Order: sequence, then C-alpha cells, then structure tokens
Amino acid sequence: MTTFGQRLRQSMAARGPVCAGIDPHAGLLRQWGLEDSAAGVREFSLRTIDALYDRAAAFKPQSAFYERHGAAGVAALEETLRACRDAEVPVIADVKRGDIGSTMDGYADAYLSGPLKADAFTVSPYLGPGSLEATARRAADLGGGLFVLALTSNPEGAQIQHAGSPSVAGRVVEAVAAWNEEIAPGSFGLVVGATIGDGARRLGIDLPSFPGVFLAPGIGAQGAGADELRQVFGSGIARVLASASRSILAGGPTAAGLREGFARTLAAVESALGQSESR
Ligand SMILES: O=C(O)c1cc(=O)[nH]c(=O)n1[C@@H]1O[C@H](COP(=O)(O)O)[C@@H](O)[C@H]1O
Repeated sequence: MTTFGQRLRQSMAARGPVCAGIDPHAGLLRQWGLEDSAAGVREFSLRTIDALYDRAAAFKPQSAFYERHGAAGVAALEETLRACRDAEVPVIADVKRGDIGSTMDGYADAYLSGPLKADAFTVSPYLGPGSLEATARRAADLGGGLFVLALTSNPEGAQIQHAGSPSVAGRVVEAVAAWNEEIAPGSFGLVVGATIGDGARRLGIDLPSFPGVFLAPGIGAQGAGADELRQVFGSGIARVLASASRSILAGGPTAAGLREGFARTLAAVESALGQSESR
C-alpha cells in the first residue's frame, strides 16, 4: 500500500504544485447557469474534475457547499470524491474536523474509508494536537493523511494561533512534524495561508525545516500571489501545494475557461518557485 505522502509527492512531481479547490458557492452555480441544488453542485463538481484532472496535483472539495443541500448534497460529495479517486488524483476532503480522540476515530473512518473516502482530510487542532495523534495513526493504517490547521489564511486566525510563547501555531507545527518522523513520512501536512506575510518568522517558526507538505490557500480570491508565497515559505516553497478555488472556478463553466483560470494560478506559483531557487 502506498502512503498518502508518496501519492501526493508523485502527483505534485507529475502535475505541478496546484490543488484545485472545488467550492460550489451559490454565486458560482448561478454564474455557471446551474441550479442552486444538489444536482447543480454535482454537475459543477464533475465538470471541474473533467476539466482539470490532468493538471491539478490534488482536488479539495469544500464540504460546506455540499452539506447546505442536506442528504442529497452529501450524496453529491460522495460522487465527487469517487470521481476524483477514479481519475486517480489525490483528493483532500475539506471538512475541518476536530474532537476528542474517540470521536476522531469516527471521522477517520468516515473520510479515509467507506463511501466518503478521500486521500486526506483537514483537521482543526483546537482540542490540542495530541487529540489528533491517534487519528494520524489511524490515517497511516488506512494509507491516508491529514492537513492540520496551523497558520490559517483569514485575518482572525492570528488571535489564537499567535498566542503564547512558544506560540499555539508553533506547538501545532512541532506535533505534526513529529508525526511525519514517527508515523508516516510526508503524510501529515500543515495548512499555512499564503496571506500570512512574515507571521511564521515573527513567531520563530522555521517553516522550511518542517518535514511535510504545506497546503497553502489564499492565492487568488484572498489576494496572495507569487510574492506572498515567497515571503511566507522562503526556501520551503518546494513543498507548497498552493490551493485556489474561486479564482479558478470563476473561469467556468467551460473546460477551456477553467483551464485558463488554473493556468494563471499555476504560473503564479511556478514563478514563485523559480525565483526562490536562488535563495
Ligand atoms: O483548509 C483550507 O483549505 C483553508 C484554510 C485556510 O486557512 N483558509 C482557507 O481559505 N481554506 C479553504 O480554502 C478555500 C479558499 O477558497 P478561495 O478563497 O476561493 O480560493 C476555502 O474552501 C476555504 O475554506
């Protein structure tokens, strides 16, 4: 069985450093001429996968936009995850779960096996990173991975994540680094927003030494580009999986438009990568 870390690395090497977020916002459905319904969400997702499966390093469906349509929406998420698996593109279920260990076992089963199986899912460490350690072990047993919120892209994140000395974020980074060393190398990533500027450095967090992948939202619609990526990650940029949703999806509904939106994001990330090599 390959590990999630191996599959993700292979996919990034073959397709490049961009994850396509699948966020079927009501406004985007309207813009695409689709109904704001589970059927519309399903169609939106499958078209996105069809257009981008040969160039996205990963897909990241945002569960909120499926859940708002109830059981039929969750069925659309199930189909979306299956389509990503069929296309053999790693898929990250963006569900941002976090709970006591025994409950987390349920989430690991839900998102790494069974009908809603993804390759990895996003988790929140607010109950303490230790509450997620058994989930990391369970994920490794299932060949899956986790992305743990560390320094998020929204401006409010700093209120909690920057608190303390060492900071809350620093403790999260330390715990997730240890899982990569002790449980499954490369299968546990950090979510670090491309919008955080010099936040990590100011907290004394040495991102380049983290032994895993950074899932970096914030490109495009939230304002970050190549300069911001370079500033945040420095020489760690080679392990960035940049994630964009609206800035790619706004190119739809045609496959050509989606690919154009994707190409713009890829060009920005690759220019950051190219220019960081001299650092
Ligand atoms: O975990 C995430 O993906 C995430 C973390 C974070 O810090 N900020 C963030 O925007 N996200 C998600 O990334 C996506 C960003 O979408 P766009 O702003 O449209 O590119 C949304 O689905 C967010 O929920």
